[in-house]
Amino acid sequence: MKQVGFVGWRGMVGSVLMQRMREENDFSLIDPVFFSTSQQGGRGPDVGKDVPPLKDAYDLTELAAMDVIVTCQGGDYTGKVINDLRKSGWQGYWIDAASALRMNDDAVIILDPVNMPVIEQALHQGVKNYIGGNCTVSLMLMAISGLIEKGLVEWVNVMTYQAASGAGARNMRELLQQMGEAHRVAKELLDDPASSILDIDREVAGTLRDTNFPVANFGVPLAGSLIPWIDKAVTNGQSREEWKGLAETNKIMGKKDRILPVDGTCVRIGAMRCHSQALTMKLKKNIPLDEAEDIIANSNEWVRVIPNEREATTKELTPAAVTGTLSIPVGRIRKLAMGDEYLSAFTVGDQLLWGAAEPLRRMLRILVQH
Ligand SMILES: NC(=O)C1=CN([C@@H]2O[C@H](COP(=O)(O)OP(=O)(O)OC[C@H]3O[C@@H](n4cnc5c(N)ncnc54)[C@H](OP(=O)(O)O)[C@@H]3O)[C@@H](O)[C@H]2O)C=CC1
Ligand SMILES: N[C@@H](CC(=O)OP(=O)(O)O)C(=O)O
Repeated sequence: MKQVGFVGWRGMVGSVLMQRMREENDFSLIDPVFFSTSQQGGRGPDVGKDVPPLKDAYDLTELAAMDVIVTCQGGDYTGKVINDLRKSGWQGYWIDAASALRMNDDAVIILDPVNMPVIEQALHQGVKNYIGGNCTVSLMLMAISGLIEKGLVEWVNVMTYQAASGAGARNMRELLQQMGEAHRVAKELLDDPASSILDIDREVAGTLRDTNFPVANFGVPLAGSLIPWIDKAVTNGQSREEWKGLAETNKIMGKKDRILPVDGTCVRIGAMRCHSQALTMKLKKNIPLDEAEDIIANSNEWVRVIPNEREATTKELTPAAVTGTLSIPVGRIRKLAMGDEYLSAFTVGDQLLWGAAEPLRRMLRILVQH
């Protein structure tokens, strides 16, 4: 059995990975060894079999004993160990949730329901670094890669509605604190059916702008508001999250010559862990709507086309409906007023599952069965 080292397993992404691996009985296929940057000697997670005490995640000798290392610890950790580990002669497989190595030539971005041929070719060529994609990009491709693969898409404009979880566990907590605070200041008025809604609104707006409102992580209110900027600025007015749309999509799809333009505006909203995206696709030719729906529906086994009707859309195409599941609903599919070649769609996906942990889990399976 392959010795598999896990780093970052007790963080938010890592915990989702552990949960999914237990559900799929993956631990029965490997010899797991758990590492920590802070709790060496402590107990590892319950995975249904005995595991050694936690090892030091910075101990290169211990790391080098692994056939595969799976890390959800973050890019800083990757940066600190990967070069020295490789320099020491370690030839094992590195599976990583962080973005640090994603665009390197010696790394593949993994999303096997979409790019299994790219992964297979990389394995054949001896590539050792397999990196999970940006959550927004992975979720978009789970939804519409069928249309891209068939060469039908000229460009994609994507407007995102990204959950607090993408910013980390502390941000999820802060969102709830903000919601609680907004409710607290309005509670007395809310409890009085005769109170004026404008008075309620004034109280809420007042607390959102109050210097004591809890914004230590987001920097500004998210509850009752939104934040139309995610991550650092890059050149030409894009945020880094927006830049990843084109860069990672094309790398995942293995497109080297004819680049598919993907661009839009990434926005943080007050959802917990599901990212939603409104997509405008310029098609290369006018295909009937039902043909587009069929292609989307047949892209992979997790996609579900939601009829473009109010009842189905409001029940099934929301973060509340999708959270904690692997389902990728795609709905609001219709031609836009700009012309028959302009296709619109809306999709929702759990950014901790398909957006983070699940591609890693499946890559480990691929390696174990390789
Ligand atoms: N959040 C997201 O949506 C996504 C994140 N990623 C990547 O994954 C990385 C990790 O993200 P995320 O899981 O959100 O990070 P977390 O902050 O939840 O966990 C990271 C590490 O913090 C340490 N830690 C310290 N205190 C605690 C605690 N109380 N509970 C749990 N862990 C604790 C753990 O390391 P130790 O045991 O060594 O102390 C843990 O592995 C990111 O940096 C990013 O690169 C990728 C895709 C999406
Ligand atoms: N940036 C994403 C989350 C994330 O971790 O992305 P990446 O894996 O590309 O760093 C978000 O905020 O929703």
